[in-house]
Amino acid sequence: MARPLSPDALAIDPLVGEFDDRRTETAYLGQHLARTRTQLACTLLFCSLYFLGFFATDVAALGLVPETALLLGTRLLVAVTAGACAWLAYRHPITIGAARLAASVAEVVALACFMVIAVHRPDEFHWHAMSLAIMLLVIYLYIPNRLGYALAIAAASTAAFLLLVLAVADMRFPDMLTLGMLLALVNTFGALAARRYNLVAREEFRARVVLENAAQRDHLSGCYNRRYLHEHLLGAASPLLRDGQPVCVILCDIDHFKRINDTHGHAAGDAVLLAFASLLRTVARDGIDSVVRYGGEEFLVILPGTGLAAGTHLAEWLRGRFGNTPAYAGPDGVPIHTTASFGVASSSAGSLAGLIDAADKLMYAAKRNGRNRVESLALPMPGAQAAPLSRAA
Ligand SMILES: Nc1nc2c(ncn2[C@@H]2O[C@H](COP(=O)(O)OP(=O)(O)OP(=O)(O)O)[C@@H](O)[C@H]2O)c(=O)[nH]1
Repeated sequence: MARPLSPDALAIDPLVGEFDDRRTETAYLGQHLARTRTQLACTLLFCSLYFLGFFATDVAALGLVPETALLLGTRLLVAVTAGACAWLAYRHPITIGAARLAASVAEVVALACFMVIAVHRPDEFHWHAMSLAIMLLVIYLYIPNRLGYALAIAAASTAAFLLLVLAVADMRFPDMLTLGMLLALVNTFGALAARRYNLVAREEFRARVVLENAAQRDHLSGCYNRRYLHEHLLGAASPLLRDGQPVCVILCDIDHFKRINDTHGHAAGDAVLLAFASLLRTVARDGIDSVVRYGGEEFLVILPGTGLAAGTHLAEWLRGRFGNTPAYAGPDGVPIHTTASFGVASSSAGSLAGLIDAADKLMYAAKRNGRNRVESLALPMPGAQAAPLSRAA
């Protein structure tokens, strides 16, 4: 079960428009991977066809001479590289890193070949500058890649092109200056537009995560709510139980909680609730266990792959820790001592709903038997006898 993204990890780097948190960025990219693949494949395919199509201009400029064959070779190299990258992106399950590598390789090969062609057609650097400007816009806006990589590739190719202009082109200084300014302009607005696109897309993703969190989590404790339990967790446990793997459920309830509210006030009650929820969340394994606020002061811990002995041991540890650690309430930090009762049920068959029901009954048994207790029970496999295990505080 993948750990949902925390709203705390949703800060966006304003410079490049990517999430600061690597896990969040990977989740965002993973969610868009199918679209990225298609976009990359289509763009590379169009680019390779156009690059090849522009061979007509080589023939028109140079005629059919041996040099034209060399230019055809470079154009074919670009078409084959970009086509292969497009095919790889489209046909194979591709990772984010591989998609970026394919994009960068195609870009670098195309730009290098473009420079070779420019050198062999030295009288047309005005046109070459226009072609480069269009290629740079494609790199910034159409080929999905990290902004940092796109910027590095675009800046390096612009610098190489300007060196070629100085070395090869017979160009007046005002023309060179204009050309340089135009390429600087294209790079600036290309990078700004790519950054803006990144920001808009990630802000949309962030808004969705925040909304999902609000719908799935309890505002006070940060634990999952009942809706999440019913919509996700009940179903997620079914395959485990079907495969005969153990699932353990701990249902716990703070003892005499009403008294805390009545004696110290609701804000103090909230502080106790938060302390209890935080304790439960610290023991939950990342991406495996789930903590649900089941009722007012009642919480559910779901432990996939955990048997009764380990679950009971954990509940005992929680009981001892909570009973021995006061919660501090109010600005003066008034210590409030309290305890909790626990029902632990485990099974390798049946349903999670059945396990929760059993844990609920055990928790009420712990209340009846004096509170500050753990009661546990292994639910029988179909056709077997129940094996009760009762633990007293
Ligand atoms: N402060 C606060 N109190 C809550 C919240 N949700 C429920 N409660 C209170 O929790 C109390 C639950 O009381 P009871 O169900 O009588 O249980 P109890 O006093 O803990 O007694 P036992 O469970 O039998 O040990 C009620 O007074 C509710 O108002 C909450 O979010 N914050």
